[in-house]
Amino acid sequence: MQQQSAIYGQWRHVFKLDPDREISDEALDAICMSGTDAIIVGGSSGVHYDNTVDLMSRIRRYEVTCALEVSNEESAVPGFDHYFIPLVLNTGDAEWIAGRQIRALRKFGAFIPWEHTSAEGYLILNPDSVVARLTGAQTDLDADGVGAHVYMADRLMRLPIVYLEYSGKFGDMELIKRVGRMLTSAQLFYGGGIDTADKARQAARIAHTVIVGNIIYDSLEAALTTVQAVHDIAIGQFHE
Ligand SMILES: CC(C)=CCC/C(C)=C/CC/C(C)=C/CC/C(C)=C/CC/C(C)=C/CC/C(C)=C/CC/C(C)=C/COP(=O)(O)OP(=O)(O)O
Ligand SMILES: O=P(O)(O)OC[C@@H](O)CO
Ligand SMILES: [Mg+2]
Repeated sequence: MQQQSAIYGQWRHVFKLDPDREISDEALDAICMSGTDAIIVGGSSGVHYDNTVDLMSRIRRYEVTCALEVSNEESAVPGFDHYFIPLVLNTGDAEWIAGRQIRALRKFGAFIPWEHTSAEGYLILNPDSVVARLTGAQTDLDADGVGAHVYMADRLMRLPIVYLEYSGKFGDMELIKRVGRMLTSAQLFYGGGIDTADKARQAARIAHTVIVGNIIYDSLEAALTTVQAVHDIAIGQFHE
């Protein structure tokens, strides 16, 4: 696996903030000053232009890098450092693979800052998550099924990012390790259920980039411990 030269290429720890959830100025200050490598703004529901602009402008008071993971047309807000466009690979519903994205490209194509925009090949693996239900994700994949999706993303489609998404649940680290070893060029993002420094360390040993979301809203203190935990693990420990 190789690191990319894109802005996100060296990101080890990322906080994901949801425009549809409230966060106090104090908590946002702690997140932005935490030493995280970046903040991704995104969520699977209730995200629209106004709450996205509002959150972006609050984050922009700080120097931290801030990207938008665009989950619908309405929330395509200019002014972010980078844009991520999710493609859900493990759904039978083409709407979430390319349907909605194509419609958005018809509308925004000419205005997209392409050098600052990247596709993410999502594999959604927690059947109980909002995003799994929303997209009709086929989460009951065995290791070979996951592997086939990873070949599709990394080898056939040559997507720059493979995102293993367990939103709300800590994932199967053995499976993720196996995915990490399969990748030839994509960067591995892992997100889901990280609510302690120990889980953050486990994920950091096998993913390039570790994404921490919900715990920010449940225990800010626990969320903040994940930053150092991830940064303590060198990326080179990957192949162990
Ligand atoms: C000048 C200007 C306007 C700049 C912007 C230009 C730009 C980059 C435009 C975007 C163009 C474009 C192609 C947009 C695509 C829009 C689109 C419809 C994408 C579809 C994305 C998609 C597949 C969404 C499904 C849901 C999903 C995968 C969301 C990703 C985020 C995620 C998984 C969040 C987790 O959800 P959460 O809410 O945290 O869930 P829990 O409840 O479990 O916590
Ligand atoms: O919210 P959690 O479970 O930390 O997951 C992070 C992120 O992968 C969600 O898209
Ligand atoms: Mg969430």
